[in-house]
Amino acid sequence: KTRPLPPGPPGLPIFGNLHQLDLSDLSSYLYRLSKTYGALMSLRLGNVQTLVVSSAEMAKEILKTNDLVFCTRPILTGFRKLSYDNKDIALSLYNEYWRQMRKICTLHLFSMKQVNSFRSVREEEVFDMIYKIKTQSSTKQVVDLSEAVMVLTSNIISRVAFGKRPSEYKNRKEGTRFSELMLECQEVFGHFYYRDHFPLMGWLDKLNGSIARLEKIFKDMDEFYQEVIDEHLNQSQPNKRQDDMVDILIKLKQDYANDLTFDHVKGVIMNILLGGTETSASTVIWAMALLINNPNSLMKLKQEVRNAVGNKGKVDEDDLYKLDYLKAVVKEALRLYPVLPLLLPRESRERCVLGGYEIPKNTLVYLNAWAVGRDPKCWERPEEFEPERFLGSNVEYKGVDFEWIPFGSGRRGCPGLLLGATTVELALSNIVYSFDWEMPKGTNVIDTVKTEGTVMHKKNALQLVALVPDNGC
Ligand code: HEM
Repeated sequence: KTRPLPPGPPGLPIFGNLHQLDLSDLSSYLYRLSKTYGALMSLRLGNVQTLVVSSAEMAKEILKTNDLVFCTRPILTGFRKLSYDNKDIALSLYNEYWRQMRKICTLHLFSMKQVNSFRSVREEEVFDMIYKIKTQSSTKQVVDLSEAVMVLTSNIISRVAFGKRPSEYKNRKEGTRFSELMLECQEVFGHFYYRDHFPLMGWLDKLNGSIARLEKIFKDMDEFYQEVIDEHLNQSQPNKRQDDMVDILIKLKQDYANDLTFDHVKGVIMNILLGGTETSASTVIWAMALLINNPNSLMKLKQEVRNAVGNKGKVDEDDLYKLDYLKAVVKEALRLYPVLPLLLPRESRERCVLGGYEIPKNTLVYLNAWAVGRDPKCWERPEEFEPERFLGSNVEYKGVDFEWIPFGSGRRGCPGLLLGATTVELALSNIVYSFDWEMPKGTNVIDTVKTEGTVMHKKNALQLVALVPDNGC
């Protein structure tokens, strides 16, 4: 005898609730809907039974108590194609390959030792960004911080992954192609394919050009990865100081010759590029936007960083452990603006019962981090930006606190969080240390309009005036 499904809005025959979804602002829309239907909410997206989870208590049920039930990913058209038939880590199904690959990559790519080995890359790139902003600030120009930070994280990830900046490719076109490809990939990931929800209507994806576009982007990405791999195999990078991630992946492929193909290597490169670039950039930008709108918090952070660093001229990674308020600001920004607001989708591997409701096998599961970060049972004044709430609290990046899940948790939690969090803290602390920031003339408040894709960006670029402080920091 089965139990009822979790409650949810009534839908139409065939379409279910698909026609009701506001895809332009999905996480907020689902959050509002959860206030009517509860923390476990059922939707039917065409043929696909879907569960939306919106509270810390229920997130814990999924990510801890029943992690083994919910630790696989759904097979979706865009995901599958761009991950070489799920031969990556992030979109791979839960199986022996994923377990081995995740273990190997955690050890060789994402461990603390590995992240520390790229410290000089992060510091050089952050200092370079600050230097460029200083040149602009001497002319009192408005700085496009969104662009500066996006270039920063692309440079860091590109150097960590391939050993050089996107703009250093022999063919000048490669530099621009890199960021264009990232954007196109993001769009294709979030795209709606009919075949994922109505198996008999896949022909519509061909008719409306979605499949041709997906194939084209896949081909472009594949050529790009192949060039990078060939270059590494031919060792044609002069003055290389250390192994980058592609070198490490190629060595791993040689060690595991029978199990790993170049498609696996390309799948993991895709994860590093997409997982590492926009997430960190977007976190820095949301944090800065919130700080500018909350001048007291900005002042506190500025004082903390400048007192700790003095007249050294820059914040380096040895300084970060002293900066508690900085960490609190980053956590508070990620609580209010988790850059992957619905994490990455999961699927139930077997039937289970949650909160007295039936969750059938193969249910598509969205964990709404946007809603969990606003769960009134866990957060007082949830809509307010108050970094102080994290001072002295036990909430850690590792994701064992289910009221704060911007990096996910459990078996599928983000393995790149150390690299991501260090990049964000280093960038933000230097931005605040090196300049006094003001809104451009005529602006009273920074808007917080967001884009909705897999990664949630600030829609309008963050434009600010940077002033070099009197004390000459
Ligand atoms: C501020 C920075 C970052 C944020 C907020 C973030 C967030 C996330 C989230 C929410 C997930 C899904 C977790 C889940 O399903 O439970 C994830 C997965 C993942 N992230 Fe990150 N991430 C960041 C940085 C990075 C970096 C720098 C890398 C690598 C260079 C990375 C690589 C990955 C990978 C490979 C996965 C898939 C894990 C799996 O399915 O086993 N992330 N990340």
